[in-house]
Amino acid sequence: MQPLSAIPGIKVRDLSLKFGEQIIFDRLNMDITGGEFVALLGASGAGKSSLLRIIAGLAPPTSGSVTGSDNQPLAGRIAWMGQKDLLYPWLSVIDNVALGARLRGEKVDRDWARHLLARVGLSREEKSLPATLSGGMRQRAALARTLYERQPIVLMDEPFSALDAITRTQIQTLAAELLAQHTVLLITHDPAEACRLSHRLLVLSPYPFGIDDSHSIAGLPPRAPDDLDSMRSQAELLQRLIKAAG
Ligand SMILES: Nc1ncnc2c1ncn2[C@@H]1O[C@H](COP(=O)(O)OP(=O)(O)OP(=O)(O)O)[C@@H](O)[C@H]1O
Repeated sequence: MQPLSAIPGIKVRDLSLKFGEQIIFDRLNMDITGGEFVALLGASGAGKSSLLRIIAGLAPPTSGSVTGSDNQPLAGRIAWMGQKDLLYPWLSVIDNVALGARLRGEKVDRDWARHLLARVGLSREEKSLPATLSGGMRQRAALARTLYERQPIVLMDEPFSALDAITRTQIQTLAAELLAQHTVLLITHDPAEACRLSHRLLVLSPYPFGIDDSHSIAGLPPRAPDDLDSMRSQAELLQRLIKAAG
């Protein structure tokens, strides 16, 4: 296990995004420490996905910078997991897990892919096609594909939002365990998910308000679904989100 200090964090400085006359955010600053699991919440349209896409290098900001906490570029150090599993229907589960290697023309590390499939409980489905899997199993395959990349930073855009409550709780537990040695930024609309999984919460409000990092949660993640501190934090967070939405 590597020391947390060896895992890069994320440093956002004076980040602005405008679409024409519309200001999405203006001069945002935030720091995520290496090895931290941080949830990003906020009203619909506040700019969460745009912020994540900029951090991932998938879209340019209008101005400002995003680097690792070591001041080095983040390119090549990020893995992504979105709401849609984006599994290729014609590829087996194991070939989907190793999709990044296939797309890059690299030799597939089948032992690593099998190890990850075992970790997410899909060893028996290795040769199955995605259409034969349940929604929860598909997201577990997508989680294995994200981990296959061996990147220290993982950006997640509502990856579990389409799942039923029980499946979601199970995959949250799994994600917390498997992502423990990573820096994670997770967009979620679910206060319970945010409070279960995160060291820290960030709430993004529409311009001109920006990021609020003043909401704290007691204890360390992953918190049990019935953890009393976590439930109290959820209730407070929900009130705060309702207020922030206006
Ligand atoms: N490529 C684009 N061109 C123009 N406007 C855009 C573009 N991408 C996003 N926007 C606008 O930027 C704003 C923020 O969108 P974004 O998807 O980042 O918000 P969000 O907080 O992730 O919302 P949600 O929670 O509903 O997913 C919205 O008003 C959206 O319409």
